[in-house]
Amino acid sequence: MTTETTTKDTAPGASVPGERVLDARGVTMRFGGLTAVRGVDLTVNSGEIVGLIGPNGAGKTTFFNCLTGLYVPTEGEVRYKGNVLPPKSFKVTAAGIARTFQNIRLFANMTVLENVLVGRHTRTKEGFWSAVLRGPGFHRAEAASRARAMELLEFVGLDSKAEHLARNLPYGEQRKLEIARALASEPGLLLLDEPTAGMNPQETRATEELVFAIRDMGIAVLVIEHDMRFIFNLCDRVAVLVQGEKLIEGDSATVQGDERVVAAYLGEPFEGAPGAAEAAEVAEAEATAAEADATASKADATAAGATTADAEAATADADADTTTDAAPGKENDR
Ligand SMILES: Nc1ncnc2c1ncn2[C@@H]1O[C@H](COP(=O)(O)OP(=O)(O)OP(=O)(O)O)[C@@H](O)[C@H]1O
Repeated sequence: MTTETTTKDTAPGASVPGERVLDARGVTMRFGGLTAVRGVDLTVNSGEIVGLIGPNGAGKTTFFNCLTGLYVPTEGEVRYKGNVLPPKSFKVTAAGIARTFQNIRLFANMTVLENVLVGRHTRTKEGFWSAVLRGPGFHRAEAASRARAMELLEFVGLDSKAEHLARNLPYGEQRKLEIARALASEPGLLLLDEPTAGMNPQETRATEELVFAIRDMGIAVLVIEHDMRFIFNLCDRVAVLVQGEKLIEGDSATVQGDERVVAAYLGEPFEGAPGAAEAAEVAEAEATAAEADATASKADATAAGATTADAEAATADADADTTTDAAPGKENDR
């Protein structure tokens, strides 16, 4: 295991200020006929907190999965600190990208401390025999690792619960533990997938402070979140995904003030919206079909009208005939 110790001021994975940490270009992910992410470019620099927002199903988590090696993008390239990322999640973690998940993924029956120690395995340098023989090197490394894990638990405010089982933590603390575990891999970039989901306003506010503190340690952050207040308070830049495409990217004020973003969230069509060309084609085809239907119905109605008129004329003729025929009868009656 690594024996490096750190202060809480600078994380071991910290990057040079302003360094381009993440560079995703033209990332496309298709599932059969469905294009979940289409040609997305996104960069994150050291010292930045970048937000990724978009309506449900916009492709945000799929994009995260492409960044972390869970999915191999159908097209495009993802670089971390200039190097193309290997398409395996443990290698991506080892390279320096850590993440949390939308649905909490902790080891429920392990203690809080053990969960963080698991997060340190990518930084473990001790081999199999060292672990089996448990020599002095192993014990030193293990002690250093536990010390670092406790430091991270203190950082997120869970040090007093180190020996609790993860499953006994309240929901908000489980989310914090996930963050501590992600930090245990000493990342340079942390990806947070809906870190405040299910939290009350106080917990959300505390998470905001925590993310600022992580950024201040030199770790860049990319965060997906539906809580707009959280995002716009927190982020230096925000990118908006709509139907798998990046609609706009900018600072909070720019994104908040863009009426296309509001329209996308409300599900209203707007000019140039991702998928709008296809939607317009469908609408046009539907309109043409509806028009053709209407014309056909009119023709039917006209034909039906003619038939009725014919029938009426025939009835009138028949009546006339009956009258004519009856006349003799009347005569006969007389
Ligand atoms: N493994 C998969 N196989 C097939 N389709 C998928 C898969 N993963 C995601 N999708 C589809 O891709 C689209 C984008 O989904 P994704 O979960 O990335 O959206 P999201 O923006 O994260 O949504 P939410 O905000 O609801 O979490 C959706 O239509 C989804 O059904």
